[in-house]
Amino acid sequence: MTVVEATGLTRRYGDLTAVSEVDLKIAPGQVLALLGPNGAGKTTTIDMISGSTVPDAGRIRFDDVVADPARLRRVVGLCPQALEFWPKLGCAEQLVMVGRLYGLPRPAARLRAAELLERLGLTAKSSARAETLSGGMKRRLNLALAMVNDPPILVFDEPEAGLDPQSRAMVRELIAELAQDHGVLLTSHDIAEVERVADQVIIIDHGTVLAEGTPAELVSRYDLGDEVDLIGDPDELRRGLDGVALLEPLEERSDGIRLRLAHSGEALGAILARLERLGVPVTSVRSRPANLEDVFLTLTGRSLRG
Ligand SMILES: Nc1ncnc2c1ncn2[C@@H]1O[C@H](COP(=O)(O)OP(=O)(O)OP(=O)(O)O)[C@@H](O)[C@H]1O
Repeated sequence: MTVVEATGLTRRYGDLTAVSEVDLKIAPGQVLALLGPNGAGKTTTIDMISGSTVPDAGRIRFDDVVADPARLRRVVGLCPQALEFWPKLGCAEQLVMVGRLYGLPRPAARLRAAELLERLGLTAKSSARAETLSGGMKRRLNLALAMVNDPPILVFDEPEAGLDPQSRAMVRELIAELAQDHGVLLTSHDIAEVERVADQVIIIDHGTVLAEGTPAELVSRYDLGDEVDLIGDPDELRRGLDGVALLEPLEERSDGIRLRLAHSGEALGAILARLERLGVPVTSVRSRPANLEDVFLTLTGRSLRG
């Protein structure tokens, strides 16, 4: 099994511990997502896993054998957040060059370059210099460069950042396809997307793992109840709910109030009955079960969206 397993990963920058005692495992057929606010330590973790940063403590094994950064750079393909390519070189030209660096004979490197360009919708740009590509195409070239030697593990640092919808769809499809027989580690600011694609999620902040599990496990573990919008006059609703025990303080909105309720069905019924008794009109009710974003917000106190 081509598995990467890290234990106790730690990295310090001067007095700052950017990553502290992180354990993780990336196995073929799985997407592991690293979620965290800005500065949480995601990129530092990814850089250690892919052999571009050396940990101060901890161990990374590949196939049960301790792997040094040089070994990791061969078996883990990193697609970094920042665009990294040769702006003056043609797309195919640089993919062939990287293939040659990995030891592929020229015909095989050419074939691989053509295959990757096709897969990423860049065939028409094969001979175009990288600097002449659109932003979305540059990102896709970045992805292709990470995949030249077909490493068993692929790491994508915010692969969708700054992409237009068409490129985003292409990247999503590519990652889903790759995840069938590769191990994939990714970071993203789109929690809804992570909830959709990730098999495992690690929530990290201040360099420390706060929680880990499948998206469904995390959502059920924290038992955050349902988010309920009562539409009506916010002042009257607030008065009507005065003294009722809720999971969170009420959030006043222009068209009503938002609250969080455990065991929504029963609790909501009781609240609506109370409001009716008090003569507080409720125009409509919208209810949404807790999701991964709610868990993230609860654990980190921060939203990932701007
Ligand atoms: N080369 C470096 N020198 C000093 N401090 C660094 C260096 N790289 C990262 N840091 C610090 O380490 C911490 C973790 O940074 P990191 O880039 O890993 O976070 P991140 O979760 O990837 O953030 P973002 O979502 O903003 O990319 C931050 O406080 C950052 O300022």
